[in-house]
This record gives sequence, structure tokens and C-alpha cells, in this order.
Amino acid sequence: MSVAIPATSAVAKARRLVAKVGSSLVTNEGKGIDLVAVAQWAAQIAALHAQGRQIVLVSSGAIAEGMARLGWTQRPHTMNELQAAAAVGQMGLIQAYEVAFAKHNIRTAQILLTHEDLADRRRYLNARTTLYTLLSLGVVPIVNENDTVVTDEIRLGDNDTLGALVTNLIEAAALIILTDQRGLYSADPRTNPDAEFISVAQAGDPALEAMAGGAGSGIGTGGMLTKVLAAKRAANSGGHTIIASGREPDVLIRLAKGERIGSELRAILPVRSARKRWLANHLRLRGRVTLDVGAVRALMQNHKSLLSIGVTAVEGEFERGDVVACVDQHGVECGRGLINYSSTDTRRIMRQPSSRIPEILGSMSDQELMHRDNMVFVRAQASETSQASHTSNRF
Ligand SMILES: Nc1ncnc2c1ncn2[C@@H]1O[C@H](COP(=O)(O)OP(=O)(O)O)[C@@H](O)[C@H]1O
Ligand SMILES: N[C@@H](CCC(=O)OP(=O)(O)O)C(=O)O
Repeated sequence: MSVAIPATSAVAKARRLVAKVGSSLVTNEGKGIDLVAVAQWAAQIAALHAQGRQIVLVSSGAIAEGMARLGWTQRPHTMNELQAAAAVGQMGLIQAYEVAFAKHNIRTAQILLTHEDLADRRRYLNARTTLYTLLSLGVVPIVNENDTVVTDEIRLGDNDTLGALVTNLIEAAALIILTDQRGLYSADPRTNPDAEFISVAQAGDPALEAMAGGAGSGIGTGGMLTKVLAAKRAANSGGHTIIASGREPDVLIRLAKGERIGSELRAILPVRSARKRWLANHLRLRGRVTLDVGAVRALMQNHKSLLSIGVTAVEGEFERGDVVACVDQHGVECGRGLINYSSTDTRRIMRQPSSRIPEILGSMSDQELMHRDNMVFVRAQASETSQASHTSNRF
């Protein structure tokens, strides 16, 4: 299978990575948490930390560990029993990671997410801000689905999808899915010994979906199909996906050195353009804020985030997380992005320094009105061009 993408390893260059470990690996095929494996992943992530990289670990295994703790040999079928097992097992999972990372003086944080948290833009922004804050503090977030509160209809069910959503959320350069196989084969190698190994392919190639089957172990839920679909999803924000064996010695460290291990499912679009496309096409403009000269300069020349003090007017009605345009004093758009405060709150805090936000609003969710990472810019110099198009004031 040929792909028209340069063969440079995205993982080797990546500052931010998402690693996902599946249930069968974490719990040693359901026998209970594999503390040796957990210690090895923690040591590898600690080594990547020392290189200045930021890692989010998505870990499955709560249900499998809960079953082991409760002495259940068969996976239950009812939702409430699965949820009870997850609640019991998640304790063990988090405890194991905390102990393993503490040996490297690294703190961990438990993040439990649902599909709804990532679909709702306000909750999405909160999750994103919290994850970024944890990463900047040098903490390793350990993510799992919030199994105890999700219902069947909205359940992601497998953590491959969750790993991809987290990759989109933090715009990680790559999603590394560690599993019990060497990677993706042309058919399930458990039942097809002649299956061919796929070392490189393009994420989203429909041919991959036909190759990938369901879980073979009885412990994991998604099998390869959810991994292939996760790669397609990760590619939406420019993330590459590597599917590799979690039992391969120093797999994360070697991947980060640029070694080719496992199956590489490559994204075509770079992270920045993917984000830009998402902001530009998928979200409706809800309003606009007018910036003073200093704010335009801070954004366009000094690459800073937008602060409330630089806003002189607000048009439209919007909520936190909506897309709002930033215009200069002539009404010319310089950029747009996800705003951290509603139109009502923005009107109250405009022209005011961020330090006054808690006093004016009673609390402060973010220092910035619009974070640079959540913005795309229309052109280099907003105030210079009179021909540049004006943002429509119909929202
Ligand atoms: N084309 C394929 N290539 C490799 N493995 C496959 C393929 N199709 C199905 N599988 C199965 O997917 C399993 C891995 O998925 P799963 O059990 O859900 O693991 P995890 O818990 O790591 O997510 C493998 O053990 C294998 O039996
Ligand atoms: N949230 C669930 C994960 C579900 C699951 O089995 O995921 P996976 O092993 O990645 O296919 C748990 O912790 O048990």
C-alpha cells in the first residue's frame, strides 16, 4: 500500500503525545493489573518527560480489574454491573499508576471523560484547559472513560476512540496505541496465521477497515477496527497513529527516537492546518469583538493571546466556547477563535485588566479572553489593509 506522505517520524519530533494502553495489556489478559508492565510504561514516560515531552496516558482496564477484584470470571452483560466493576477497578488502576510514577517523582492526575464532555464546546474547553494546565505542571494525566455515569447510547465503550478524541483535544502530534499485537495485519493474526503485517498506511484509508476485525482476547472491547477508526479520527487534527505492541521493550522511548516499530497510520494534514480548517469551516461565527491598537499588535506581531483589556466593543450574543471574530477599529477581521467568556461577561470585563475579572464576575475561568492556541489569524497586519474583507455583522 503506497502513501504520498514523507517518511519522517512525527513521534520523534513531537512535543505532545497521547499513549493508549488496552485492557488486555494492563490487566495481563484479565488476571489483575500487570504491575511490571505499568512500572515499565511509567519509566518510559518518565524518560520522555526528561526530554521535555508532554504525555497523556489513556488507560483501559477498569472493568477487567474490577472483575478480578470482585472475583467475577465472566464479563457481566448488564450495564449496572459493568459500571460497578469499572468503579471498583478504577481505584486499582489509578493507585497502580500513582505508585509507579511516584518512583520517578512524577505526579499523576485522574481524568474521567464522557463523549458529552468532548461534544459540548464549553466542557470541551474546560477539559482542554485542565489538561494543558496539568501538562504544564509536569503531571501525567491518566484518562479513562467515566464508565460509571455513561449510558449505553452515549458510551464510547472502547478507549481507542477516547484516545483519538484526546489527541484532537490537545492537538497531540501522535497517538500511540499499545496493544497485545505487533500492530495491524491484513487480517486478525489470531485466526489467520498468514496475515501480512502492515507497517505504513494512510489513516482513513477504507481498505484498513476491511482488514481489521474485533477483539480477539475477550478482555479488550474494540479490536483493531476501533484502532483503525481512531487513527482516522486522530488524523482530523493532524495526529499520526502508531499501533504497536505494549510488550515491546522500551517501545515508547524507541518510537520517540524515531525507530520504526508497529504500524504507522499517517495523517495527511499537518496539525496547524487541521485546526485552522476546523475553526474556519465547522463552527458558526456567533459574534465579534473590536480590539484596540495595542491588542491588535499583541496578537498579530507579538503572538500573544487576547486579553479583556484590549477589547473596546462586543457585538452579538455568544457563550463561552463559541467562535467569535476579532476585528480592528476599522472593522477588519484579524482572526477568530473560541472565546472563553460569554458576550454578557465580555461586555462587563472589556477594557479591564485580567486581574479584575474575579472581582467583576465573582470568579475567573481563564486569564485570557481568547487563547492563542484556540485562534486562527486572517492576515499578518490587520490595521494596514483597507481592501481586506470586513467581517459580516450578521451572526
Ligand atoms: N487485522 C488485525 N490485525 C491485528 N489484530 C487484529 C486484527 N483484527 C482483529 N484483531 C484483534 O484485535 C485484538 C486487539 O484488540 P483488543 O483486544 O481490543 O485490544 P486492546 O485491549 O489493546 O484495545 C488483537 O488481539 C487481535 O486478535
Ligand atoms: N473504560 C473501559 C475500557 C474499555 C475497553 O475495554 O477498552 P480497550 O481495552 O481499550 O478496548 C475500562 O477501563 O475498562
